[in-house]
Amino acid sequence: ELTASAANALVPHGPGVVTPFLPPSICSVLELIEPEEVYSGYDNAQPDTTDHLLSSLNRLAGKQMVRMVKWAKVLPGFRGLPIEDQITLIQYSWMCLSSFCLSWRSYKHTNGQMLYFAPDLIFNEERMRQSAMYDLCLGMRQVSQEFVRLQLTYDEFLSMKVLLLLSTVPKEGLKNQAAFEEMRVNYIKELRRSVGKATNNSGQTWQRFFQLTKLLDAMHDLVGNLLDFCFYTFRESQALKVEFPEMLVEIISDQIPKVESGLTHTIYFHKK
Ligand SMILES: Cc1noc(COc2cccc(F)c2F)c1-c1ccc(CNS(=O)(=O)C2(C)CC2)cc1
Repeated sequence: ELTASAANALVPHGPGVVTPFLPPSICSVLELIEPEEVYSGYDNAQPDTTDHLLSSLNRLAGKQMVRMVKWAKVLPGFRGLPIEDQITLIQYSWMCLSSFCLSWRSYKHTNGQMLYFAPDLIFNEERMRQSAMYDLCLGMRQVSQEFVRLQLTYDEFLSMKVLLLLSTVPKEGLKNQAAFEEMRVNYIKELRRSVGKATNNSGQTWQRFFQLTKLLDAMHDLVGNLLDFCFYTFRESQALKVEFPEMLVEIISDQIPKVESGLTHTIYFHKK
């Protein structure tokens, strides 16, 4: 029994047959808006010195940030937030998002063996050591290997990534906290749907949902250490001869005082 409104959503499709017009699913929109992979432009002719590797990572991060902002602006629900909240959420979560995408690329392209920063910038053990970030790289590789163990699906990855964008907020709250919370709940439901698809809605669904939310919580601990390293490198960039592109300088110099004065709050799924 179709209601009047549903009836007019029916699009006549050939003689006598009507096919209901359904809006695109959230996960199909997430797949559509996912940015293309970016090249770092790494100069392999130059020696793998620490400053050359880190400056190349920064140039790559700057390119990724341009695409990340474009992605957020077309992300369902995000544009409905006040512009100040949009800027805050991207500023607080950019390292987390960047790292999560790195884990996905490393999982997809190297089965979690190496860190696939870009098609032309892949870190093996040697480069991890050379980068002065060996432990951080190992931590990122562990996340990537967890994706392998779980055989994370693309739809699970995409909804988890949105949840990371919505996981670090100002302690005093956002301008429109209610709109933020509604968006976050919708993407938790989206993750639940993706997990249901991955487990054929078997009894494993809740166990897998538990595992994936544990993985999201673990990202924050690793990213905290990455940010410490980032802030240190940023402050010493002259002495260390590590270049930062304008896009990163803007974000990092705005983010440092807020993080270091404890104004940010990370939302965890599970108690410590
Ligand atoms: C690009 C890119 N693809 O993933 C990531 C994040 O993940 C990691 C980045 C480095 C080591 C790791 F082990 C990571 F997991 C980036 C990225 C690169 C540079 C910066 C800012 N520069 S920085 O100061 O933090 C630094 C790292 C150059 C020293 C921020 C993100």
